[in-house]
Amino acid sequence: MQFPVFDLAAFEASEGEARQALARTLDTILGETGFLVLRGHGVPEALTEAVWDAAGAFFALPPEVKAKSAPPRPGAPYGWLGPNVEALAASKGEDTPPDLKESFNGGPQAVPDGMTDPEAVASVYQPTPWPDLPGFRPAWQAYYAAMEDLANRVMVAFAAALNLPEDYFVPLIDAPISALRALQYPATIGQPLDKQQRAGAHTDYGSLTILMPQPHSRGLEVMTGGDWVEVPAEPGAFVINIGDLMARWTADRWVSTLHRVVAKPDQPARRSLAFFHQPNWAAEIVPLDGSDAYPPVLSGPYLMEKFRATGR
Ligand SMILES: O=C(O)CCC(=O)C(=O)O
Ligand SMILES: [Fe+2]
Repeated sequence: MQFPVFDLAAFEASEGEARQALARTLDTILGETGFLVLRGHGVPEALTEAVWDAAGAFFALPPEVKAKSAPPRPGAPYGWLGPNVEALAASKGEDTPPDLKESFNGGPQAVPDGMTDPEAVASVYQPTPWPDLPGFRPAWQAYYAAMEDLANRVMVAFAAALNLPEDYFVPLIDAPISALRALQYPATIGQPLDKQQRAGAHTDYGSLTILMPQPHSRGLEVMTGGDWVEVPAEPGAFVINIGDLMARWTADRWVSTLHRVVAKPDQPARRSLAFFHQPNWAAEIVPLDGSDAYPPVLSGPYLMEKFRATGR
């Protein structure tokens, strides 16, 4: 299969019929594959390179140093998660050995004025435990801000693809509770355990994921048309996919596609940056087609329920 590609700059520059045609293409891709390679995103390469290098420097630190930025209590959402702690397949009820990875996770950069919901304050609005590594925090925050911006632009294209007013999502995503995750998959030495992957098969939870896989790296696969299909890691492009919340929001017009990062014997290390976009804590998610396919849920509590289900 030819992996789907969407050029955001071309969409943004288009008008009239041409714009409608590109919106229809996007609708078809998200209905069939739920994943695409995003070109024309305009994110400066220097921002990506800076956070990429910062993440590399962090993961190269000794574990006892990284542990200083571990989540301050079990279940706290941000900070360093070391090897052997997460098995994403558990979110699909599969019992597997832990994923062969470690990660650093960061949340929203500020708490919105008037945000007092105790569940939100105790979870998504917890501070990020920054590592004591020069340059890490500014590089991370600049990239995080660029991802928020890009997500807003992608959501405009999503609105067009759903035949909604193009600014439809704006009030629902103006205080998003997104998370950025740097992932480090160490080189595999010898054979992984039975059913062990770098990231076990799962679907993402939120509205939209913006992934920067290591250029030319292998192993990210999506389940589409009954087969595992490899996602190309094209230098300078992002991979985007929708998550369970967006599938629900569209009453399953779009698919939240199962994906994994496979572990094979004797692979080189691999790194990626995954930005999980999530609407405002209190955004009400009601089927956009006016149907009653799903009862309304709130974005934040919905995400917390997903975390609880996997014991995070
Ligand atoms: O590292 C990757 O390429 C994908 C990781 C992923 O799917 C996830 O963490 O949700
Ligand atoms: Fe994922």
